[in-house]
Amino acid sequence: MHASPTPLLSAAGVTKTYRTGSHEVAALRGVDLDVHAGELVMVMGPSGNGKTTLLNCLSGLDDIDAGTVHVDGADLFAMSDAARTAHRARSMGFVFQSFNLIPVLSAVENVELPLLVTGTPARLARERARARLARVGLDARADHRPGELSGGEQQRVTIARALVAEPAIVWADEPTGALDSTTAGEVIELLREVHAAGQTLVVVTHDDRLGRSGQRLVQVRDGRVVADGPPSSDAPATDAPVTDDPAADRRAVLAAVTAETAR
Ligand SMILES: Nc1ncnc2c1ncn2[C@@H]1O[C@H](COP(=O)(O)OP(=O)(O)OP(=O)(O)O)[C@@H](O)[C@H]1O
Repeated sequence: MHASPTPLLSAAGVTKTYRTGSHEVAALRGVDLDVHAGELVMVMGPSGNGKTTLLNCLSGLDDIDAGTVHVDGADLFAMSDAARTAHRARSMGFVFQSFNLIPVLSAVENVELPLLVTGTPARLARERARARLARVGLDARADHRPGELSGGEQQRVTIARALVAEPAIVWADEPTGALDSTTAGEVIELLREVHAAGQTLVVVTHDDRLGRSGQRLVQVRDGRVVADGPPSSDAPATDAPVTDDPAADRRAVLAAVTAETAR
C-alpha cells in the first residue's frame, strides 16, 4: 500500500516512567508505532494519558527507559546525545501549542534558525526563510517580531520554521490549542496543505476537527496505543476514565464506536 516498505518512523516497545522523588508515573507502557513517508498521523486521547510524552520520546527530545525508535534511518537511542540532536536538526521539525518563537527575533530570523544551526550560509538561509514565509502567506510580516503578530500568524511562522529545512518528519503538539476556532480552522487547513505537498506529519491534538481531518488516528490511553486506523471507523476521542486493563480500554473504544454508529 505504501510506496516505501521501510517506515520512516518505527517505534517498538517504548516505555517511559517519570520519577520524582519516590513518586513514579508510567507515562508510556510499551508503545509500538510505525509511520510511513507521506502519512498524516493524528494522536488523540484524554489529558494526562501520554500523548506529549509519546511525541517527546519518539522524536528523541526525551529519553526512554526501554524499546527502540528509528527515525529516518537512525536508531535514536543508540547514538550519543550530540548525534541525536544533530539528527533531529536535520530530520525533524517541531510545532508547539505555545509557538516557542524567540521574541527578540523577527519572523524571518526565527524561520531561518534551523538552517543556520545546520550550517546553511546566512544569505541562502535568509532567502529560503523568506520564501517559506511567503508560502504560509506571511511575506508582508517577515520583519515583524512575534509580539507584533496575531496568534494565528505566530503559528504560521512556527510552521514555516518547522518546514524550512525540509525535514523528513514534522511533529506538532496541540498546534491549535492556543487559537480561537476560526484561526484554528486556518491552521488546520494549512497543515492539510503541507501534508498534501508530501510532508509526513505526526500531530497530537485535543481538537476533534483536527483529529478527524487526517487519514489515520492513533488513540492513546493510559500510556498505550489502544486504537489506530482511519478516523471514520475509529472511536471518538473521549475523556472517559481510563483503567489499567487494556481489555477494558478496548471495550470502551468499541462502546464508543457503537454509540457513534447508533446516532
Ligand atoms: N516531566 C514530568 N515529570 C513527571 N511526570 C510527568 C512529566 N511529564 C508528564 N508527566 C506525567 O506523565 C503522564 C503523561 O503526561 P503527558 O503530558 O504525556 O500526557 P498528555 O496526554 O499529553 O496530556 P495533555 O493532553 O493534558 O497534554 C501524566 O500523568 C503526567 O502528569
